[in-house]
Amino acid sequence: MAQGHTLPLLDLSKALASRGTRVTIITTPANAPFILSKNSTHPTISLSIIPFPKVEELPEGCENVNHLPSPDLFVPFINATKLLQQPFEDVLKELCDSDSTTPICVISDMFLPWTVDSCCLFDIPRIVFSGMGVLPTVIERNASLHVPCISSLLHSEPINLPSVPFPLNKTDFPDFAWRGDEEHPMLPIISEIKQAESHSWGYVVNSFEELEGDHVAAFENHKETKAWLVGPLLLHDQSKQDLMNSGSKDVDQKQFSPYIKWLDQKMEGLGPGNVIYVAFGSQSYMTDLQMEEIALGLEMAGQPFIWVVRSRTWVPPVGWEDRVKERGLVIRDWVDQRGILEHPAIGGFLTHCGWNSVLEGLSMGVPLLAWPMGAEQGLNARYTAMGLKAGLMVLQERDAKDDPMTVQHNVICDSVKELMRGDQGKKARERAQELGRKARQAVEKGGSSDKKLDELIECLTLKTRIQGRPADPKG
Ligand SMILES: O=c1ccn([C@@H]2O[C@H](COP(=O)(O)OP(=O)(O)O[C@H]3O[C@H](CO)[C@@H](O)[C@H](O)[C@H]3O)[C@@H](O)[C@H]2O)c(=O)[nH]1
Repeated sequence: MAQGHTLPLLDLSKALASRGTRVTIITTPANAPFILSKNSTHPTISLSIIPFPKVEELPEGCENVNHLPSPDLFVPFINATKLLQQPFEDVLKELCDSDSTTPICVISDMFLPWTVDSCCLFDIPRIVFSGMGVLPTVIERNASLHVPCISSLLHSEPINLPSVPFPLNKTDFPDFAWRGDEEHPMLPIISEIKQAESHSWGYVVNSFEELEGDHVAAFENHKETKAWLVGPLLLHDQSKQDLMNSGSKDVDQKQFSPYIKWLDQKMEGLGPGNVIYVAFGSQSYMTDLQMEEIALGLEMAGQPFIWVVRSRTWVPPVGWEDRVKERGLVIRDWVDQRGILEHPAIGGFLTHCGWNSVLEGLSMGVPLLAWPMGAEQGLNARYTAMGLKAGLMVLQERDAKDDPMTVQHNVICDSVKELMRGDQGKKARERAQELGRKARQAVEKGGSSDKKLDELIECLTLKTRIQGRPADPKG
């Protein structure tokens, strides 16, 4: 129940449905409209809506991480989702009661570890989806094996891990992993997630063999289960093509959305690759001071930009909007990020490096300016910039407590200029374009991810027919 997890799972649903598999998406009332809006063309995908529990800590109607007024409510939110277990099992029972709808598997987000018990109850294999890449997952594991006391390291001390071809800092890891706070409220949740994973049948990963195939063995070893690399999931989406063919209004709306029109104009006036897209996913929180520095940095860089602003409190400095109006577009709404990234006017992406944003940027051949803000984004950022060499990093200093300090406008300006106009940016762009070509090949007919998805369905269905239920892929 977070857009960064829902979107790739919807892509996966569509990819499964286009192969003739029936998909039931189980969700809650406030999440249903978004899912329906993204899923109008697949008759074999249905929605089953179960009520979200009422809990004191959460505001009324808050059923998605993106609705949380503060990151402090993340743990109460995750705990509230545990109360979905009974209605979830009622849906499974209903599906199992009819021979024609008995599920061949449950694909569950990792943040719903209790689904492993429900799957056990109905003897259905559970497949986990975490939304993360292969190498960032392996790095997290390796760090706990090879660096037992990560919290005692200095922020500046490099961490070199076996089979990771670039050095890391402790602050690249999620903060519950390096703060050394044994009371951190995320720790029990992480422990439940890990336990549930080790009892699951398999893992679907939004990545592809050509990008991360070398790390799959380590991933499987760590997760004690088989991994199926079936991404980039966004590229499987045939519905856009279907819409084009059907002449649907959705396509017209996309073509005429104001920001696409704006990009068309920039393309006409300046040619391709001149606009930087600035967006930090669906969950990042930023201070108003930091917003101001970004505004000034973008102005100073002199590069055309589209900036998606999630803050409800930030107002631009007086006169700023007037000064940038010819070359900057600020959007305070949900955008079609993929539509923006695939527009030829876009030449760079200033991103927090959520794994979806990384994959979306690379799939479209757009180099990244990496500015991680939490979770595993520090690992994704270093991996993209130093491992894949398809991006650059924004230099962020830390204070005495290792908390991130406000990044100043001159740093933002210099980073944007280097990505868009410098030699390093040029190399990163070439590399992103090469990875984009490989990504598209992976999902084409006969590509590595296309074959993996077929294999996954075949494995689940054939074994179900022969043995009554899927065989253990570990066996
Ligand atoms: O206006 C918007 C804002 C976002 N998006 C989409 O929303 C998704 C955001 O996902 P991501 O870039 O991964 O960022 P988060 O929402 O922050 O994702 C969470 O989930 C990811 C996958 O597990 C993790 O890698 C991140 O660290 C975690 O914060 C992407 O598909 C974007 O295209 C839009 O389409 N329009």
